[in-house]
Amino acid sequence: MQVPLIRLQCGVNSYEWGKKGSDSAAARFAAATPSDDLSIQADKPYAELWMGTHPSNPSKDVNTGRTLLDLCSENQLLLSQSVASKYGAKLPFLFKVLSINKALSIQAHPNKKLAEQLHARDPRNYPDDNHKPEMAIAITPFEGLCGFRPLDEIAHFLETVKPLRTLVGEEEAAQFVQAAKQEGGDEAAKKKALQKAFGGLMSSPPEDVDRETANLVALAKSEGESFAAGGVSSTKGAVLAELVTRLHGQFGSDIGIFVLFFLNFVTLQPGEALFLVADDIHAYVSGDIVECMAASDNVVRAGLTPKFKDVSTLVDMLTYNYAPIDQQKMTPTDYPYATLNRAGYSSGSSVLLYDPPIDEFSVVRTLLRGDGAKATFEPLEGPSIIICTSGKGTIAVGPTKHEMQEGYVFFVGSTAELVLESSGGPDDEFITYKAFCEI
Ligand SMILES: NNC(=O)[C@@H](O)[C@H](O)[C@H](O)COP(=O)(O)O
Ligand SMILES: [Zn+2]
Repeated sequence: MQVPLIRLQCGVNSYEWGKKGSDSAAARFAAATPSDDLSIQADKPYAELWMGTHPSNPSKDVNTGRTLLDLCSENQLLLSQSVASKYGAKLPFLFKVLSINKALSIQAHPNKKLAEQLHARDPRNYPDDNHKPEMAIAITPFEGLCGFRPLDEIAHFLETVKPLRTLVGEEEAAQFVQAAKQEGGDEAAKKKALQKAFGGLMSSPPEDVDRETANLVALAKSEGESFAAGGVSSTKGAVLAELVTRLHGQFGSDIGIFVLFFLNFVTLQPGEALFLVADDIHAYVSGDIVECMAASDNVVRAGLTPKFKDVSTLVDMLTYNYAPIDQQKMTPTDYPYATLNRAGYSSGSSVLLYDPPIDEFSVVRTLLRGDGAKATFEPLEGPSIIICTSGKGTIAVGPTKHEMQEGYVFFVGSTAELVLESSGGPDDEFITYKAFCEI
């Protein structure tokens, strides 16, 4: 049976935080595939390119216009029997490109049990019953807030940033600082103290948030690098002062600005990645990323957004894990099931695997440098979606071969032996990201 290689037309969502017009990689990538319902408008934000079968924005076969969801429903072998029997006739993952101009919401994604409850209770705001663990890989330099800081850092900010302490409450702040500074101590009690302090912040009355935001911004502007007593080793005062003024410029008075002091501020260079389990709090701030997640669109939001906020659900659902950011970053490894040809080896090409601790997906990033560099992949017992984010080359499955350029997206059915080859100049880089599920 001919294993299909299907070129996809993918939809792009225009959330407010997206980069505008062709500045947005999501818009450029969507526009790379001709379609009569997309013309990029210069002043419109384009946030997310969706690649997959999620019904909120299903990708289509460019030749027939049929959705990938329909094609997989009709022929489950595209997914492989094992994937289809575990996840049903759809892709277990949703693959995206995000192009971030303004901060995303302070958010977390529910675990499976909570997702079922939220979807049953409020299907409009929680469109499916699935969990949404997610991984982000930086295409350009990326900034994000991700997971709670080590407790001593939060204690430092509660002691040195008066507007923050005022919103949390003097008594609650003092209790937290005492719990945080206890050597060793009961982990559960520390998480409870963190939840109490964070919950106190998030339940601040709007008039207090307005007043203390003005005080915070004034301090950030006047104190500069000595802001927050110079900050902490992971986030210096000057960086915090700039972030406070930037987020205030983007959202005005917003409780989300104060969440900066509770969450790790992380920067990723291209190719670096982070992984978030369900119920981990985060907010992406800037940059272009490839993102892969379990197939869900459930987002619980609590700040930095004009969208529906569900603060009490967020405060109740969080894991209150806290750790230095390096524990959230992912380190890719050489992908063992692909072979580079001589041209690929000699030009320093690479095939890297990003393999998070969940079953729904992994991602392979292939960088082929110079003309004729080639990577041959062993057949997978499962489906893949592959996008080219820069350069040009070809993609082949058996006798079927297509050219690939920036923004081209293909679905690769199960048991395909895939070959990628660069067709650029000696210094050109043909970069693709492939999300896949194999059981
Ligand atoms: N962390 N990234 C994600 O979860 C994306 O896949 C979501 O689609 C975005 O968070 C949605 O962001 P807003 O709700 O518009 O603020
Ligand atoms: Zn998220």
